[in-house]
Amino acid sequence: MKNNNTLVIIGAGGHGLVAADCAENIGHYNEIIFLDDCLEKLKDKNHWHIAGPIDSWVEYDENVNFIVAIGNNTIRASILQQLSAANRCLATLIHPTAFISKHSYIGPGVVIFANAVVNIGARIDEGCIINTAATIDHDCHIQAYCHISPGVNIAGGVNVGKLSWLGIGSSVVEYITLAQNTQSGAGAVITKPTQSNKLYLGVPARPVRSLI
Ligand SMILES: CC(=O)SCCNC(=O)CCNC(=O)[C@H](O)C(C)(C)COP(=O)(O)OP(=O)(O)OC[C@H]1O[C@@H](n2cnc3c(N)ncnc32)[C@H](O)[C@@H]1OP(=O)(O)O
Repeated sequence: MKNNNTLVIIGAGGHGLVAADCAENIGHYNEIIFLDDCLEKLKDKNHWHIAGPIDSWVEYDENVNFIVAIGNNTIRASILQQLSAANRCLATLIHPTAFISKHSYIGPGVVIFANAVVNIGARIDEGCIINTAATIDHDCHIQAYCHISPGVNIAGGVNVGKLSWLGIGSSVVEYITLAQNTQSGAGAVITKPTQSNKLYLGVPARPVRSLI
């Protein structure tokens, strides 16, 4: 029977597996189901299975909890918006080793993985990924559908525009605004406000190409 201890994870790639592992560590869910268009993906891999393609989410009612575990921000946003419009329940996964200030806000559909930190006054909007050991310092605002990759450090008071992807190990100095769909490459250090839809690389980070 599907109930509010059932977690449906859309996307069975590496990110989906980390999300499932996180959910197991949280301990609240007694059933974890994957949906993915590649039905063979988890074959011989572990104890989870894929119950159907992505669009079979319509068969699961308002009593189950959904996580969209797709790294692509635009695709994740689109599916989350469909789920919300259909009144489905978006789960929030926070690994037990993450530190989350009780004076922060974590939106629906957010995942926060092991050893991440979200400090006082921070706001993480719907559908963001705060990946392993990323730190979001005081008073930051991470707008909807961002991916903050493993090991990213964001100093205090930074505003990250929606759909942004900060690459592994990159960092952002305090009190600047990153425009919508900012992307930083691995190891970049962002020291100035960014323009929307641009990829930034290097130390200090410079815009290298447009993303649209
Ligand atoms: C749990 C998880 O796994 S979450 C996923 C985390 N993954 C990440 O954060 C990945 C971040 N991705 C990157 O940094 C990528 O290198 C990108 C997106 C910046 C560029 O990728 P591509 O467009 O495929 O570029 P490509 O690899 O062809 O490199 C193009 C040039 O940029 C350089 N370059 C690539 N990445 C970087 C970087 N982070 N910093 C500086 N230069 C870089 C390359 O050396 C190459 O230079 P060259 O032309 O002089 O040889």
